[in-house]
Amino acid sequence: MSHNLFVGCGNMGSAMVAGWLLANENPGDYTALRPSGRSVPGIRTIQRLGEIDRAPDRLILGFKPQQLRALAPDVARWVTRDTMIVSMLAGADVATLGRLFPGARAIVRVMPNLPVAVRRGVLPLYTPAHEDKALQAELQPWFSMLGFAPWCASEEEFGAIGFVAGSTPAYVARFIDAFAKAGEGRGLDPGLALTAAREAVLGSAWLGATTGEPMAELARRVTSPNGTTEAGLKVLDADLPGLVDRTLAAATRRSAEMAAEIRGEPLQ
Ligand SMILES: NC(=O)C1=CN([C@@H]2O[C@H](COP(=O)(O)OP(=O)(O)OC[C@H]3O[C@@H](n4cnc5c(N)ncnc54)[C@H](O)[C@@H]3O)[C@@H](O)[C@H]2O)C=CC1
Ligand SMILES: O=C(O)[C@@H]1CCC=N1
Repeated sequence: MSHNLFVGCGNMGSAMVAGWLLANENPGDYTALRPSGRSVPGIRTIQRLGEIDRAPDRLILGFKPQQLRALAPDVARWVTRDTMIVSMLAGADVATLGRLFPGARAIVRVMPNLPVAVRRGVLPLYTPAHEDKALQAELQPWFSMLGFAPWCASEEEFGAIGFVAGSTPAYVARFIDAFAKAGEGRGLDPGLALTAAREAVLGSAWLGATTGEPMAELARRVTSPNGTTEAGLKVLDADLPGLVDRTLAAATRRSAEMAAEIRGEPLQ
């Protein structure tokens, strides 16, 4: 069995651990390094790398991207030709990771989103070792336990899917809250408004995923000619596409800035 060591296991690392444990993975195959010592539910938690009891087969980088250059030398001492580096760090490209961990068996990037905790995540994958089908075959079932885990043909494609899905739980949470607040503004009990908005978003996404129909068709089936939805969509459609585009553009710009920071380049 592979030993999977998280170096840094906060919001995202513990969401992944929760998903794997939900999929009946063996807790003994997982270790989390957390300097705070706060335990990650269900698995062994250590405070220093020196406490590991066996070499990691997969070393999962789960700290903040800004810490990469400071932490890499210490982490690299545990990397052998058999160790795979799995990085979830936003903005840390494979060229930088390859320079910091030159002896690793492989470098794999993953950009998970929070619903991995309930095995409904989106987690694009990228490795420069495209031709290494054995590597991909080894990792695919492991990552697929957490949700939709497509291999990307290029790091650009990986970045783009990451921007669509990685932060989306935060965007959707805002969207649901906005509907709930609008309901409250119309006199609804806050709890009732939130549950109604959340279930409506969940049910709509579920329906779309079940039927596989285009989203435009799903919307058409809701929209009676000259009805209430049509009146609402006229307002939403005027702003939403531009708003989403500007949202992703801001995240993309920040990712490029973080990548430059990680490489040690001066900010533009
Ligand atoms: N939160 C999210 O939805 C997503 C996060 N990510 C990436 O995941 C990474 C972690 O993000 P979060 O979990 O949100 O942050 P977080 O702040 O919740 O977790 C970071 C973890 O790093 C640990 N840490 C701090 N100093 C350390 C050290 N010296 N050695 C080892 N571990 C140390 C902290 O104790 C903490 O557990 C980031 O690189 C981020 O880009 C990627 C996709 C989505
Ligand atoms: O905000 C961040 O930097 C991370 C990367 C994608 C989602 N959260």
